[in-house]
Amino acid sequence: MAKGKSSNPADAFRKAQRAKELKKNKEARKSVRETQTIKRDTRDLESEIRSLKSRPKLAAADKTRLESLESELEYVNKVKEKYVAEHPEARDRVFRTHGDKSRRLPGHEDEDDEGGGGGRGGDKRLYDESGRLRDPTRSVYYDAVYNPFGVPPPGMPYKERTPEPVEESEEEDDSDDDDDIVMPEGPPPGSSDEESDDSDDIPLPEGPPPPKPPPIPSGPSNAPFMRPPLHFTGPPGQGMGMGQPFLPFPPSGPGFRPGMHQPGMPFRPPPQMQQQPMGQPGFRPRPPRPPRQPNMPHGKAPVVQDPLSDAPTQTYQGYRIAKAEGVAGLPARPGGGGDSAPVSGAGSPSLPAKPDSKTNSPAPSAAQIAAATISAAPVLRDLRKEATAFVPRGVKRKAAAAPGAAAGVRVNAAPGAGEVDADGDELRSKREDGPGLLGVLQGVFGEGTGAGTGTGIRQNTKGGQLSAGVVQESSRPFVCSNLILASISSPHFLAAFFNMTSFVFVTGNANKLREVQAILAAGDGGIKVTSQAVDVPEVQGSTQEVALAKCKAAAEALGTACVTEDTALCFEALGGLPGPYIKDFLAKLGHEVLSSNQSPLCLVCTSPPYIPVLLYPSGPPVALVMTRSTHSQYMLTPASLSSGLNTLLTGFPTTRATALCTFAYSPGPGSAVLLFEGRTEGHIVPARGPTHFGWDPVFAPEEGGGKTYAEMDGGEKNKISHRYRALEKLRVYLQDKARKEGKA
Ligand SMILES: O=P(O)(O)OP(=O)(O)OP(=O)(O)OC[C@H]1O[C@@H](n2cnc3c(O)ncnc32)[C@H](O)[C@@H]1O
Ligand SMILES: [Mg+2]
Repeated sequence: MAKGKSSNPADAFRKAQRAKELKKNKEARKSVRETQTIKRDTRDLESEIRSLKSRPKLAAADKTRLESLESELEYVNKVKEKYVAEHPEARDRVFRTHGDKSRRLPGHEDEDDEGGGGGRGGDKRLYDESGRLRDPTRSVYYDAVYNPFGVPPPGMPYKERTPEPVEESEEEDDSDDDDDIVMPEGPPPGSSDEESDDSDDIPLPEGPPPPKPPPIPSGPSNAPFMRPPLHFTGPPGQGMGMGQPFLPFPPSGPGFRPGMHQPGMPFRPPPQMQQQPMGQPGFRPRPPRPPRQPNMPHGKAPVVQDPLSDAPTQTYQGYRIAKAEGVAGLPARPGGGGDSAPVSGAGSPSLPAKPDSKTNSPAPSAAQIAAATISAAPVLRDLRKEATAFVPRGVKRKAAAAPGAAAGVRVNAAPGAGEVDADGDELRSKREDGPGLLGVLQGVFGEGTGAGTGTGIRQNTKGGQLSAGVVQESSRPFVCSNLILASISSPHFLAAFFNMTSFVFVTGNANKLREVQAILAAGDGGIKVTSQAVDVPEVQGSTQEVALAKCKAAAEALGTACVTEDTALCFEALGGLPGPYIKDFLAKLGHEVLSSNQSPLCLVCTSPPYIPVLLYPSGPPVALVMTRSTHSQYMLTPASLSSGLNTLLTGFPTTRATALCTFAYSPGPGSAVLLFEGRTEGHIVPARGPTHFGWDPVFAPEEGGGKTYAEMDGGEKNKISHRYRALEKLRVYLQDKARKEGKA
């Protein structure tokens, strides 16, 4: 194996191919260089040489410059001579400078011109020595718009500008050291040897033949409309080379229409261009709008608006409105009636429907459509009405026929949890647990015989509320008529009343009393409590204001020291409300609850409005309504719950609430009242557990492990309750006070 030769035949083949390619590229570049040299106008070169030579003395730099110019001219002439020897007919065009007069064909000697003044008179400004139009861009007077033919002004000699040395610079840097750069293949213009070498080329798919150059126009009669040749594009005799007069392509652009230019015919500018006053100052020719494509179906706008189009940009909405009005210039609606008839939105989903032709009302104008405002007013829903509206008629009739039932159907989500009176309010008295205040007081004082007639306590049946009262020794009624009066003649009571470790608890709430007693009994203070019901007006205001006013009034009413208590339930989402007014809220709203030990049957109506109904084994049906549990969630809720205390917070972001207990202690009438507060934080939840004490079923304290107050037994609640916390403060205070007074 020879040294340096690759053993791999594929490598060897690739190398050979590359060498061939390099050679071909080198030849191609050489050919291009020669072509450019042949095209080169040496007049400037010669004039510079002449001017340098005419100087009496030359500087060193000028000498060097003169030498380089002469050698350059010699090289150019050599290349030209060589070419002319092969193509004698091209002599005139190759040597077209006055300096080359000697090399011109006979008969052309007198056509030399320097400024276009002589020879052919005025025409010499436009035509060169061979009779063809000059390159107007060479004229110093040339202007693409105002003077496209480079004609000198009257009385001025024709002058050409110095050509730009573009080609020279390109040639200079085209040295042989870039042989390694693989040039894209392609025959140089007019290189004939390429055709013979095509066996090495990668076969390419056949394409259309290059366009043939159009024939030479006959005579200069068409010259004013011809664009004169700017450059030769190849060696003479090859395609569009020097041997063939160059006929320029018609100008491409928006004004040109394919088919306007006939092969063989000189290009004529479109009529608009011909009519334009070219010399008018300030005039700028504007490219005409492109004509409609013949194959584009009539009435169809292009899908994408041409970004170069001078048509104003149009929005889709604008297009639709214009279309509705049948604006001229926009494509007509296919199949539409008249051109200018407004098009209704019958076929368009986003436009208003076409008005009935019978009504003769005019179709809305585009402006009306654009200005139309679509608004949606909020709809207030009567959930109770909705919930009861669908109740099957049979059920309604049955409920109406039931003895003692209300005329209308009442929806109770807690059937069986308690009796409901004629107004639909639950009779809570039936569900009182334990002995209650009545039992406690009766245990202490014995059962009374009647209001205002003696000692003892009995239950007031009005509203099921337990009340107790105090009657003085004189048996004069102390408070209003709805209270059951109790005698204070009992020695136990009197003993307790004057014992400082006991206090009179003024309340009408048996549950409160029971809890207070239980809490105090569990403590080690041995504080005894007795209760009194005093009907005092409860003022409006903060919990403190309410508590202070109530205790003050009670003390004045009793004429002695006393303790009152107020409970508030404050919803965080409602800024603390209902707060001290919770009693009224609870009375009005309730907190009806589904009984957890009953399995309802859920029915859904098969006809609108498809409201599901829960049927309990006992009790009336309960409708489920859609309620919003948070800002974004909806849930099915028993209809009656929608008016419960716990549903007040439906739709609010938080269910946090505080149970606040305020004990107020008054040492006696006219004395300052002291407040003792206790709080328990928790959440308002759907009611769970027994419903015997206020809002216990809907309040789940945070420390309750998820249970509601109602679900806890008494001991559990009293360890964490708001009441316990407030009472502890009161107890500590009273015991301290007793100690101090005992010491004193
Ligand atoms: O005679 P008073 O002591 O005023 O008793 P009241 O029942 O009117 O009591 P409030 O004025 O303090 O009203 C508070 C409401 O809150 C209820 N309530 C009080 N403490 C409660 C607790 O611990 N758990 C549940 N509900 C309670 C009570 O039934 C009332 O409806
Ligand atoms: Mg009260």
